[in-house]
Amino acid sequence: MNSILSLEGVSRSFGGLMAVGDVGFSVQPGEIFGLIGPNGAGKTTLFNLISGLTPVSAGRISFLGKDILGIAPHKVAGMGMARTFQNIRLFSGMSVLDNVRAPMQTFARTGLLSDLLGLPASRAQERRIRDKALELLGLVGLESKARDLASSLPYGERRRLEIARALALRPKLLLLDEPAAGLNLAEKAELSAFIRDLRTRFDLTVLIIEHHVPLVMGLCDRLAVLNFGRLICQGKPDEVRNDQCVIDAYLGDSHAVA
Ligand SMILES: Nc1ncnc2c1ncn2[C@@H]1O[C@H](COP(=O)(O)OP(=O)(O)OP(=O)(O)O)[C@@H](O)[C@H]1O
Repeated sequence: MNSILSLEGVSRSFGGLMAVGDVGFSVQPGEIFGLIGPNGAGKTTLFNLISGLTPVSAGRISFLGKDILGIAPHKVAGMGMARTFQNIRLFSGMSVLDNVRAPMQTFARTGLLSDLLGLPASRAQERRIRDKALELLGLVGLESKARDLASSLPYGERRRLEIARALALRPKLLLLDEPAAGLNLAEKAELSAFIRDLRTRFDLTVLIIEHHVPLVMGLCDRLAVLNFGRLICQGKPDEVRNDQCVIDAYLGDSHAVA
């Protein structure tokens, strides 16, 4: 099977610090693939390299069989890669609905002139976008809050809104950077079921960074483990759980990866 995302020898240094060094792995279509590792291991840097926000120092990254190095992040997004951020990035001064609508409008193909004049084709498109945005909000349980300001949402709901906004781009690959951060245990379990449901519903592939090890072990088909920027192990959850390098990386605490 052709992989949807493939990394070969990917490295990135910041001055003298090697944040990511010679990392390679492939993600297959439909997989939920986890990226774990201790603090500062290079996980978010790797997401930034994959989504084009940070240029690589060396290596190759291909998405859907195309080399994406040097392609601007919005173009990579347009190819079908969407992401969320560790520090939630919403348009906080905009409504919940507009947060989901904005990326859809960006990708909608209407002539600027007909938009400005409010011509019928454009109005019909606006309606379709609004309906689709409301549908996505319904999916994440936020339809009743469509008119609220994004900044007024509690933390867990802001995380869900970020996911709805990412889905608005109709991605093939969804990158989730610590989506369970700040959630309680019940919310984490809910999120896990939600991500599985999203995969099926949208025919998605998911790459997820997560610190909560029980969540990733239960959720992911395969995992890659980073430590000091290096890939120290990859495989199915059971293989990773029993890998001595992984146990050592988590300070020798076998319970941390149990
Ligand atoms: N823009 C930057 N400039 C300099 N150093 C950076 C930059 N971005 C990341 N780093 C460094 O690269 C290393 C990897 O950081 P990164 O945020 O990718 O790790 P992480 O695994 O995502 O950590 P965490 O789990 O704490 O979020 C860290 O030592 C960090 O300080």
